[in-house]
Amino acid sequence: MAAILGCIADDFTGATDLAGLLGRSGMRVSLRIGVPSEPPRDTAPLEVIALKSRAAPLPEAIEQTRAALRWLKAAGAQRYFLKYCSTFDSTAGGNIGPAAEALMSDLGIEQTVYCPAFPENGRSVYMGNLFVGQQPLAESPMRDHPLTPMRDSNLMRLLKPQVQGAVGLVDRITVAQGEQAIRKALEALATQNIAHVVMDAIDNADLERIAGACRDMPLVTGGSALAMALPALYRSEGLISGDAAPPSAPPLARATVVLSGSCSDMTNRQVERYIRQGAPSYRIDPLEVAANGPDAVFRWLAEQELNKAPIIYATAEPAEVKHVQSKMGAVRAGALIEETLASCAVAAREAGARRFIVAGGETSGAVTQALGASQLDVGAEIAPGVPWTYCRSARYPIALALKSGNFGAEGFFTDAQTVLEGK
Ligand SMILES: Nc1ncnc2c1ncn2[C@@H]1O[C@H](COP(=O)(O)OP(=O)(O)O)[C@@H](O)[C@H]1O
Ligand SMILES: O=C(O)[C@@H](O)C(=O)COP(=O)(O)O
Repeated sequence: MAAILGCIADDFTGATDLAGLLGRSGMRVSLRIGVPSEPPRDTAPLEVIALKSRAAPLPEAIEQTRAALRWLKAAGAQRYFLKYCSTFDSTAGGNIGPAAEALMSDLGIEQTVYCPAFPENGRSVYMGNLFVGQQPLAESPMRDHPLTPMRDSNLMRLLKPQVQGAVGLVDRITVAQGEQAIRKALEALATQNIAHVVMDAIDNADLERIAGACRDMPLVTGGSALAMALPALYRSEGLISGDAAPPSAPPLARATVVLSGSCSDMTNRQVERYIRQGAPSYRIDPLEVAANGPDAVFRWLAEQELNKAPIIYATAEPAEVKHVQSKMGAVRAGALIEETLASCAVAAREAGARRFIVAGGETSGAVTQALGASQLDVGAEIAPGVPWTYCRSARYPIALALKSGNFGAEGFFTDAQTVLEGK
């Protein structure tokens, strides 16, 4: 079946989040890792391409985004969705606005919308300001993110320096009035040449109204919760029909490894809890690895019983991250840790691991690419926005849980194992 909705996600945890939420519709979702080198075949109505473009240098991010669009067009997609983080993560240069503008130019359109709200995970947008739970974004732990520290909560201010076109807002008062009011507001903004429109949303009903109003826009941008509302609209229009049986996990040995490169507040708590529960653990010290190489961690891993699901982590509190970054630079530290965890994943697979639980978007990108995955099936949801995924195309069948830094409960690493075992 030809693709209907073509989605481009700027990181891997974001892509599995999106694929999982789209999959709730019961329609078939296909998740590709990177832009496939082959022309489209065996396409699903809902296609997602996972990129590692969020923190990439701008020209590379744009190149990847455009290539993804070309592939999705060839797959038959009629509408497109650009997925970024529900906390609008972007570097100081910012890749979200330029990626959206590149897609708009390639699609020949003058306006798109931006809505990162993800109410189930506590992200809401009000008067253009993004909240994480009760805190404005810039007062939340996201202010200390190692690669994309978010120091402003206002989406219009964040977007403005990233784009050439003008930025506007459709606020909650209008959104609450329904689809027609939203459409009218967008038309009024279009007459003022407002190309980039931030949309307020505080709950899923708001997102459904926005999705309804924007259903004919060639390009919509936002978080996974906005995209979640689209399949039902396509079904009601007769663009998609039928249900897909949820893919089941391939038979997998129990051997598991947990790899954590996220330094988010929630991941810090999850790692601490997992270690307190008795999991075998190894802490990567980035300065030590920079000085002496990664052999010590590989030696430790080789001695582990993988049925005990050991954890290797670089996860650290903000003060420790700052200390490391002051010695070796944020980009170099991030890349070194991602490389080390990716090599650990490959070593663990060679030692028999078939289940990989990974915390962190950039980290997940590095690990998934190193494992050679090219397409993932989306399986059971462990927590909102975090499904298990199954890779049948790698050298061995494996299961991967790619956890966004901020998602999941404190017991996530054991929750993931319980869900996979169907307990
Ligand atoms: N101790 C540390 N010091 C400096 N950087 C770190 C440390 N631990 C992890 N990192 C880097 O921080 C970044 C975290 O990003 P990511 O994996 O996307 O996590 P999240 O999902 O929380 O955003 C990665 O590039 C990772 O390599
Ligand atoms: O929208 C979200 O919050 C997630 O899907 C996401 O993008 C995850 O990014 P990381 O927190 O960097 O893993």
